[in-house]
Amino acid sequence: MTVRINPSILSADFVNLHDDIETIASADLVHVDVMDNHFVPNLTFGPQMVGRIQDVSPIPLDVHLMIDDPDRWAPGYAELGAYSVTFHAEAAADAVGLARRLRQIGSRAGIALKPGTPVEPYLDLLAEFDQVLVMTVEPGFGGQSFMPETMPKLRLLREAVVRTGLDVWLQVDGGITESTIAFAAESGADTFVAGSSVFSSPDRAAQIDALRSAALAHTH
Ligand SMILES: O=C(CO)[C@@H](O)[C@H](O)COP(=O)(O)O
Ligand SMILES: [Fe+2]
Repeated sequence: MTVRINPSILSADFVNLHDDIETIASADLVHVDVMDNHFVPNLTFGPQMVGRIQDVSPIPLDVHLMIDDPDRWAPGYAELGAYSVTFHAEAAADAVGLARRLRQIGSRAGIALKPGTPVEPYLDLLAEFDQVLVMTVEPGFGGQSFMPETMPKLRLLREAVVRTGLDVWLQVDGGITESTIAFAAESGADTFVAGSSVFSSPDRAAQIDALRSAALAHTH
């Protein structure tokens, strides 16, 4: 199975973002957390900043929208050229319609679930999405602890992906370290977002390698 490591620039130095993005060039995608201070109690940046990141990044963008009204705003991120655009199930009025628009524009479409959001309603809709993001912390901040109680959702998703043969990436985000990544990989994740564990490391390329090896050792 292919494993992807997506460092989250929420833990990067926003004043030296370009340099920090260069330090993670060996990763698969750069994870870009957009927060609006309404859907989550934190604020990051919007399309203007994401457009500049898109201009300079050596690797494709994995945009995670923690915003209200993604039906209105998410297509704009796809139009900027983001490789994937993931919106929250709890915020979308028409998740399937929005995913179809994102794909039509040319991005991969992702749906994200907060820790308390059940996965069952989405299991029969997997064909509509390119990735499902299982949040392993409450969205809003980096540096929180991984919530193992979210793992049953991944197991159900992996079973559904195997059963249907669909190429849907299963992503985890929050508290991913060299130890928690093993549990997430065993539970069925193949795409791992890591913020503080990458950016707090003095050697980010080595940390990306270490995460990748730990995940590979625990994938089925
Ligand atoms: O979406 C989010 C937080 O809401 C994440 O992408 C964080 O940036 C992950 O940070 P760590 O938990 O890995 O420090
Ligand atoms: Fe994120």
